[in-house]
Amino acid sequence: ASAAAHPGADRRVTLWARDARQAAQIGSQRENQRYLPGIPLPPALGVASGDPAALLAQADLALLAVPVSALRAMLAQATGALGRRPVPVAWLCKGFEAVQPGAQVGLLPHEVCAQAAPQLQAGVLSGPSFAQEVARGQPAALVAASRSQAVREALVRALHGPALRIYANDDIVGVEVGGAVKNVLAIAAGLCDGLRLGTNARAALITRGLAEVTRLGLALGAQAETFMGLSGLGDLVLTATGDLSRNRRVGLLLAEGRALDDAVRSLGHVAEGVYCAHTVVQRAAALGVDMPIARAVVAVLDGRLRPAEAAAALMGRDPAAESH
Ligand SMILES: NC(=O)c1ccc[n+]([C@@H]2O[C@H](COP(=O)([O-])OP(=O)(O)OC[C@H]3O[C@@H](n4cnc5c(N)ncnc54)[C@H](O)[C@@H]3O)[C@@H](O)[C@H]2O)c1
Ligand SMILES: O=P(O)(O)OC[C@H](O)CO
Repeated sequence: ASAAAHPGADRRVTLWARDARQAAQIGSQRENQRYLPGIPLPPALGVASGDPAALLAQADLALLAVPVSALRAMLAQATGALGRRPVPVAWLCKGFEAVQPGAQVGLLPHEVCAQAAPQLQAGVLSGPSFAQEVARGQPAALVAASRSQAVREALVRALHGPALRIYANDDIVGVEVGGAVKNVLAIAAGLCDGLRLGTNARAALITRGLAEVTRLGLALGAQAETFMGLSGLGDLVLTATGDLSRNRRVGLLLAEGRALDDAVRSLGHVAEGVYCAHTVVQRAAALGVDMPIARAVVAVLDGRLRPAEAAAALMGRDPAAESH
């Protein structure tokens, strides 16, 4: 997680890490060897560890760069430290939280925030963005989504620059559904390419996957055009085709016959699609939304179908109208 202060020439940015040893190593070597090897950190970037309360208490903007599983705890920490100060907070995670004790379904990050930290001024930064490319300063375009105009504007002001275009969007539901479901569809694309089903098949998967994510998003209250944007089509194309995607790599490894545990362990990084695929299917079913590709991914993750059987089952369905 990181906290940024004062946009403009005198902007100070501090990277906070929970692991003190790793923070010390990053600070002294000026490189995050585990996650972003070979990329020097900007000289002015501060690195901190320990209790983030003091850091947050001085921040003008906080970015929470943790997996969905850690978001609830980070939001609680941020709320405690910020108190009533109206400091914009944005998370970078994409997925659904695992079902919490006593709950029926897993939640999107903004739903977690509404439960755990309703007083925060919050939003999400999403869209097609492999961290390695962003860290190298290669061009990217992202979306800052929040119901709060102040949060959208704070994110654009702090992050928009020569290598990063930040588009504002008030449809946080659509942006988060796009970011979560593309992870599941990227696993499907990895399976498809690992099975060498061809580029026609991959194009079909992306297009029909986009139809699935749009149906779920509309049922959850999103706007259709969001799915034609950066967090919909944009992130889906990136993760379904780009080999830097951890989710896509899970699919490729499963298609090779590797066990799921083994595939996940070998990544060394979180692949959110593995953790949210069941929730995607469960929430879709509860809303009467048909998501055959996501269901096929769940069947493979659960070991109920082998990858080739899942592909055959998808192709073997009855004909359907292209839009419904
Ligand atoms: N890596 C990317 O290219 C990328 C791009 C956009 C969005 N995302 C999203 O960002 C989220 C994180 O992805 P990642 O690539 O950083 O994952 P990662 O597995 O590479 O790293 C996760 C980091 O979060 C830290 N962490 C885990 N639990 C924590 C906690 N409770 N408190 C503080 N820190 C904690 C870990 O120590 C690690 O440093 C995911 O939801 C992912 O979908 C990733
Ligand atoms: O590596 P993945 O599959 O988690 O994808 C990373 C980012 O979400 C791409 O935008």
